[in-house]
Amino acid sequence: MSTLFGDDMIDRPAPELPAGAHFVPGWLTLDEQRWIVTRFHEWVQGPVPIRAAKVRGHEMSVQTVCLGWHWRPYEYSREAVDVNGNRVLEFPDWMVRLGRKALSAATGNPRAGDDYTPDTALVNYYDDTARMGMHQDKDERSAAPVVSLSIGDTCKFRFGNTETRNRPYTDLDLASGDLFVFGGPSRLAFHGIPKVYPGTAPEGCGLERGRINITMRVTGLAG
Ligand SMILES: O=C(O)CCC(=O)C(=O)O
Ligand SMILES: [Fe+2]
Repeated sequence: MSTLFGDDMIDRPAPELPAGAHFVPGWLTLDEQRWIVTRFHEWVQGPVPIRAAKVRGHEMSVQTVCLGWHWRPYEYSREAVDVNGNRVLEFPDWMVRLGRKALSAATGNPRAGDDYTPDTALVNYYDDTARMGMHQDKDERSAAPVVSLSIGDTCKFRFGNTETRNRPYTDLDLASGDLFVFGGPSRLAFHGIPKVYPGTAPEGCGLERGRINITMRVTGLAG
C-alpha cells in the first residue's frame, strides 16, 4: 500500500535532468487516470482508429491515435491520410486545461501554463513488447513544451541531449500517473522508451494491460 512519504517515494530518487526537463511522479490521481483511460477507449473507436504508424515501410511497435492534428512520420495533417482519410477528433478543452496545470506543477511557477494552448496530442499504446527508439519531437513549428502523461504499466524512459541519440542521457521509470515535461533548452532532446515492465500497472488506474502515454504539443500550424 502506498503511504505518504512511504517506500514508494524513497525508492524513486529525483533524477538529474537537463534544464527545461521536469519530472513529477504520481501527478495524476487514480481517479483521473481511470477517467482518462475511459476517454482513451472512446478515442480508439475513431473516426480514426488507433494504428501503428509506418516508418519507412515498417510498422512501429507502438500504436497511436491522435487528437487535434493527426501525426504521421513526419508531418501533421487534419485528416489521417495514411489511415482512412477521416478528420481526427477535436483537441479537448479539458486537455488544454490539464496541460496548463501540468506546466505549473512541473515548473513550480503558477503562471507557467498561462499561454500554453496545446493543439495536438499523440496518444500511444504500448503492449508488453512495444518500444520507441531514440528520437526528437521536431515536427512541430512551435518551441512550446511537450507535456507527457503516463498511465498503466511502468516503463523505462531515456531522456538525452539535443545533439546525439547517445550519452549523456538519464534513464528513469515512468509509472502510472507520472508527469514529464520537456521544454526550453530540452525541447529537442532525444528521448525514447527502451522497455515496458509488464504487469506493473497499479490497481485502480483503469488499464489492466499495457501502457498509455499522452504527449501534448503545440504544432504551430494554422487551419
Ligand atoms: O511514451 C512515451 O513516454 C514517449 C512517447 C514519445 O516520445 C512520443 O510520442 O513522441
Ligand atoms: Fe517523443
